[in-house]
This record gives sequence, C-alpha cells and structure tokens, in this order.
Amino acid sequence: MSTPVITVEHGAVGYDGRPVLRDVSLSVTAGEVVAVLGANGSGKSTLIRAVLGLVPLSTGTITLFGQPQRRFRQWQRIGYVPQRLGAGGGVPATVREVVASGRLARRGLLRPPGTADRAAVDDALRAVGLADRAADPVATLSGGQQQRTLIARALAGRPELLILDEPTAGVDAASQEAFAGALRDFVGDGGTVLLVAHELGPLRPVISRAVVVHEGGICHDGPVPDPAGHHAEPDHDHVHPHGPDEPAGLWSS
Ligand SMILES: Nc1ncnc2c1ncn2[C@@H]1O[C@H](COP(=O)(O)OP(=O)(O)OP(=O)(O)O)[C@@H](O)[C@H]1O
Repeated sequence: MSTPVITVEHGAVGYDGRPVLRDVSLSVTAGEVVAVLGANGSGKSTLIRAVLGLVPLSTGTITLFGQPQRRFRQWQRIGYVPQRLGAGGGVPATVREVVASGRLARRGLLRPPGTADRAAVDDALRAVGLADRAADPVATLSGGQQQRTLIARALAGRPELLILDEPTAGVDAASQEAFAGALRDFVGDGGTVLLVAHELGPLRPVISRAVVVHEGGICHDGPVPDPAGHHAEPDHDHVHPHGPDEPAGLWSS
C-alpha cells in the first residue's frame, strides 16, 4: 500500500489552554478527496491548520508524505487555499499576477518566470475557467471568481496535495461547478485533496470520503452522509434544536 499523504495520530489542539480538538486520528491516502464537515466552531479549520503546521499540536503526531511534520521541508508539495476573508476589495493585481504568485515558491524570487512557470499559470487559469479574465484586476471579479483565482494560484504551484478551507462558501453556482471540474482534473492527474465544507453541492460526486468533526473529535469517517431529510433544502434555516442522536449541524449550524 502507498504511504499515506497525511497521517494525524491522537492529535490534540487547544487555544489559550482551551481544548478544541481532542484525540483526533486521521489518515488520507493518495488520490482521495476528503471533506471535513461539521458545525460552526467544531474545529474543522483548526484540524487543517494543524496539518499545515500553522497551529501546534499539544499532543499527538502528524506525518506528511511519510515524514514527521516537524522535519518536513517540501511545503511546495502542498497547495493551501485559506478561508475567504470576504470581498477582497482594493487588490490592484490582475488575475494572472495573483495566479503567477503561486509559482514563487517553485522558482525562487530572483529568477524570472520561465516557460514552465507560464505554462503552469495558463493551465491553472484554464482549470478554473478564468483564462478569459487573466488580464482583469481581481477587484473587478465576483466573489466566486476571486475564490477561483485563489484556487488557481494554489494549482499553479503544481502541488500534490491541495488543502482548502471552505472553498465554495458563498460562491455562485457557476464557480462551484468550475471548481468541481478543476478538482476532478486535479485528482485525475494524481492529486490528493483535503477540504473543509459546509455544503457540498456540486462537489458531492467528487468527494470520496467525509470526516465529520463534532465536539472536538471525529464522529464519522466514511461515505458522505446524507443530509437528513428537510435539512437538505436550501431554505432550511436551522432555527429548531437538533435531535439528541443527530450530529448537530452536520451541514451547517
Ligand atoms: N486563533 C484562535 N485563537 C483562539 N480561539 C480560536 C482561534 N481559532 C479558532 N478558535 C476557536 O476554536 C474553535 C474552533 O474553531 P475553528 O475555526 O477550527 O472551527 P470551524 O469548525 O472551522 O468553524 P467555522 O465552520 O465557523 O469556520 C472555535 O470556538 C473558535 O472560536
């Protein structure tokens, strides 16, 4: 069997002494698309930030591509798209410039972009359906298109593992479809994906496994669970309390 791309063993994370994740174990193998689901504040972002080494584990271990995280130096193998901070107004850069910045770790700051860099940027723009917007300032794009630009930036680095925090939250349907297609191509080329999501929408057929975080632990690891009955309806507003046996807010809270 191939070496897992990500292994978390008995991982715990706390902020200011307050535990957020307790005894979390997770393994992701090459070619998987794993969705991390769970209610607001359950610790989904914390889990992927721990994998990326952005927050330290208080106990437990993480390995990346078979190497202990603390000794891992090949961060260019991983592309990361953080949670969107809202409309990023005032960014004067063009779409191409933002996507090209995803090549910096590969080529080094002092070397001018070469043919391979330009090809990687073109491929990434095409993958997310933004080739025709390459010359436009990012600020003139819709929120969904801006999010696609950030995904293209991560893809331009030609990572083997893509980690995304709520890539489709608040994103228009066309962008969600474009992103699902880009993910499918990325995985078809041998990539591995770990993403946080609230609603899977068009991503659902691309997801191979779901991990549900609940009260600091993983309460489900397996096939994508069905959103229970009316919870799947877009206008369901979650004003009622959840039943005792339902992982509260599986899809949203
Ligand atoms: N840097 C931080 N310092 C202190 N507490 C934090 C920090 N980041 C997150 N938390 C807290 O840790 C808990 C888990 O947060 P996290 O962002 O991991 O949850 P989440 O499941 O990703 O939530 P959401 O769906 O709202 O993005 C929350 O109670 C949050 O307030």
